[in-house]
Amino acid sequence: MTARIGVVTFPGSLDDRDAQRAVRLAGAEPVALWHRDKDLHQVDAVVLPGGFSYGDYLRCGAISRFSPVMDTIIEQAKAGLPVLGICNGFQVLTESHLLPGAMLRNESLHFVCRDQKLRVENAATAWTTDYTVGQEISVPLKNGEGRFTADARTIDELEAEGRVAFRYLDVNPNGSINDIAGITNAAGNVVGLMPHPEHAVEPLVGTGRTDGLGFFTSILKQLVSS
Ligand SMILES: NC(=O)CC[C@H](N)C(=O)O
Repeated sequence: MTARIGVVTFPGSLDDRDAQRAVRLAGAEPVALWHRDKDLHQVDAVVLPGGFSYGDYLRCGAISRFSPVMDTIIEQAKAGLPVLGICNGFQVLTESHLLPGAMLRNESLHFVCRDQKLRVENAATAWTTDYTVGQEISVPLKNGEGRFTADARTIDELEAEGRVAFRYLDVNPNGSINDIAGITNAAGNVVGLMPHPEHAVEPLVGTGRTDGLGFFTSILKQLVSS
């Protein structure tokens, strides 16, 4: 049976279609989930896409976190549902407390848009098994509020438990603590990162690199084998 991966659309989501396309290219079936809908339509995993949900008012992701769909996602993620938050989706995950920490405005106070090199630090999460630890990948990055921060104890815990999943290489584009680009929860089913793997899945576009496809093939393998 084909794995079904839900992609949530909030008002202001921008990258939901690209996320659906990445899911399809990996070989899974994308399922559109609407923010007002509590029902997840029996999907096997969920992607929270990038964008500007609720116009980034208050803080990015702060309003989306209270969407009906998030009530169900929070409950099911705690029970093991794989969830990937990309950029604005990562912001929603920290606002939802499915992942620790918070996002501040970029240190430069400017919106940053670039191809970003990353180092894979954890290849054991539900979304990263098709990578290897130490692998260097390049995917687009585009955000204004991407500076990951947390209290010292949380950072120590993330580092000690190997829960920093991705780190910025060459350039730290936003001033994130310890060059953190993405993290995972302790169980490894919830992963969030600021750069956009769904924009690097086809050789015909962008830099021609497909370094982001591994997120979607990783989850597919995990779903098929479970
Ligand atoms: N690309 C995005 O998802 C943008 C995220 C968010 N709105 C920001 O600017 O930080």
